[in-house]
Amino acid sequence: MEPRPDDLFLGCDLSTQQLKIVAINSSLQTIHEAACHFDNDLPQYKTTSGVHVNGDEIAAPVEMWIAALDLVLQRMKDEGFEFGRVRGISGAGQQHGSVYWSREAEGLLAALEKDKTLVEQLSPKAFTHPISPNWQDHSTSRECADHEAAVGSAEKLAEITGSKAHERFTGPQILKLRRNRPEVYHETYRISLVSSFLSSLFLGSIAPIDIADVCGMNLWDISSNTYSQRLVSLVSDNPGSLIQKLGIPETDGGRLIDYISPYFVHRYGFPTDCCVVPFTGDNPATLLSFPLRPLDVIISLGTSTTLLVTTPTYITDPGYHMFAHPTTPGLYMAMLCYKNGALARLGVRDAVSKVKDTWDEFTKIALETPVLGRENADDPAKLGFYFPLSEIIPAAPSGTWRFLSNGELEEVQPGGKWDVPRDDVRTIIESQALSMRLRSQPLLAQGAGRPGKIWVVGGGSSNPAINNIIGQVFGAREGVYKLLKGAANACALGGANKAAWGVLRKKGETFEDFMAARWEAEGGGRSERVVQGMKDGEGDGIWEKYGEVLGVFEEAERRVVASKNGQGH
Ligand SMILES: Nc1ncnc2c1ncn2[C@@H]1O[C@H](COP(=O)(O)OP(=O)(O)O)[C@@H](O)[C@H]1O
Ligand SMILES: O=C(CO)[C@@H](O)[C@H](O)COP(=O)(O)O
Repeated sequence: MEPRPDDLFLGCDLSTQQLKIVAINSSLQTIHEAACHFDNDLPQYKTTSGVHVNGDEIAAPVEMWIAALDLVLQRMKDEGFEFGRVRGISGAGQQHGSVYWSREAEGLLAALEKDKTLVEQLSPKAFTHPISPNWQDHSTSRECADHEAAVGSAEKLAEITGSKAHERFTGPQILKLRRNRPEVYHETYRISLVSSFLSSLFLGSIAPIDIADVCGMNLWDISSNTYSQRLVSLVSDNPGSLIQKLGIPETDGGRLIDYISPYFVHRYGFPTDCCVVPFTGDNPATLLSFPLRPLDVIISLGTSTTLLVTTPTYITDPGYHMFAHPTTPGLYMAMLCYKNGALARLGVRDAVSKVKDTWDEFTKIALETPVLGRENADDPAKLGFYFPLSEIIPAAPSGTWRFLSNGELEEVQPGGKWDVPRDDVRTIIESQALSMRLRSQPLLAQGAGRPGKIWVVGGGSSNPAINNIIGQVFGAREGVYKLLKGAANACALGGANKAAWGVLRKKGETFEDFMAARWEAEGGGRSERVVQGMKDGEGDGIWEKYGEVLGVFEEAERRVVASKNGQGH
């Protein structure tokens, strides 16, 4: 499309706790940010941290997300945001969640009237199921076993789909729905992921799933670029009908799918030629928030903690995930994902904070506490595991475990040798970082296990102690970096960059070339180094000190995993 000098691009992120929107100009500079926080702004849905928890079932009300979209756009309109300049929209959704559309949905989406809200016009008639299973759900262990059995093993499933079976993945979730609520499954006309659900609202018709997010289902055969017959046949006795419900994924991440629905033109003032570009998962979108180089690592400190690396090599392992890259054929995104990220840290913060809802005390203690809690060289190292929810990596039950180690491991109770909650502060950050270091080493083999730059994004990246400890544990050679603007909204920003690329790319221009040219044209000034780099032998040997406890950390993890009865204190 022909660029116009005042073009703007929107990136949306429908994540666990909020719907965020970032607007950028064609130099890829952020000019506006807006958000709707589900618990605070939409209390009528009675969510806690964006979800409803019912035992091991965790879900979000779909109607709340629709209400959030009108609310955040209205907020932007009230702030004077110039919707008339928006040429493209893309974005992201929390991965794996699914939305179940009824037969009436297409008709309702196509006929939206500007004077009524989306909720009034879509809910409940457009859906067969009022909730979307959330990525924190852990109710599908039977279906996971079935997925692995269908192809032979966890390794084989990882080889085909990029991941072993995971309880939050969409395939096991759909299989559970079909078994427990067959009438709902059969009445469902289409199934969207959270990302394609959000783009469907903007399009006014059901959008395709994108090529990266489809890999979070345990149904897509990445190498042959098609749904796996064995897996769709497991989930449905009519595999053709399941494929029809899911739709064929969009392989061109920059495609202009269609113009925005008239609802948004007439209600908010978008131009009629504003294009919708495929939305992707929040983690793949984060990859698109800045130009990455080989050996650069992104650590996303959202509700979940994830570690992301781009790689041209498709090597799978049940210990991590591989996804197709959201924009660039031939590249892949490798990922580690932890459930107990922000909410676990929040628990420790609340236990130590003197002033409610502040991070100051937590940050101060984390920075004052020595490496591994060792005041003196011969003190034992402190290692802790904090899993308010059962964890993905390692596959551990919920609970808290604390160990001391001077070579030998000793599990300790609170009190005495462990000052609870003070000693938990540095330990929880170190523990999360050590786990990521341990598992990312094969992905960073060319850097002898060490990253070049670490980019920190997500809500937790505004905490200097967390950034500092991550830099020390990983021994990042070039240091830890943050976006100067919008680090907390990196996935939305990645979506906005994707929209800009889709609309403005020259024939054959890759996302990487597009980003590099515009990023450098500004002469830097978009990011800052928040922790110095550590070349070999620098940093008082801290990286090496953390390396010395990796073995005993693994052993402690094994003990935690073996506590199958949810032992903890
Ligand atoms: N200064 C801070 N230090 C540590 N964590 C923080 C800080 N500020 C916000 N957070 C955490 O960030 C989380 C939200 O991050 P965000 O990236 O917006 O999550 P999501 O995208 O999953 O909704 C909150 O749960 C909060 O605990
Ligand atoms: O399950 C995963 C990735 O596999 C999570 O990373 C979700 O995608 C949710 O992300 P946030 O809301 O924490 O950003």
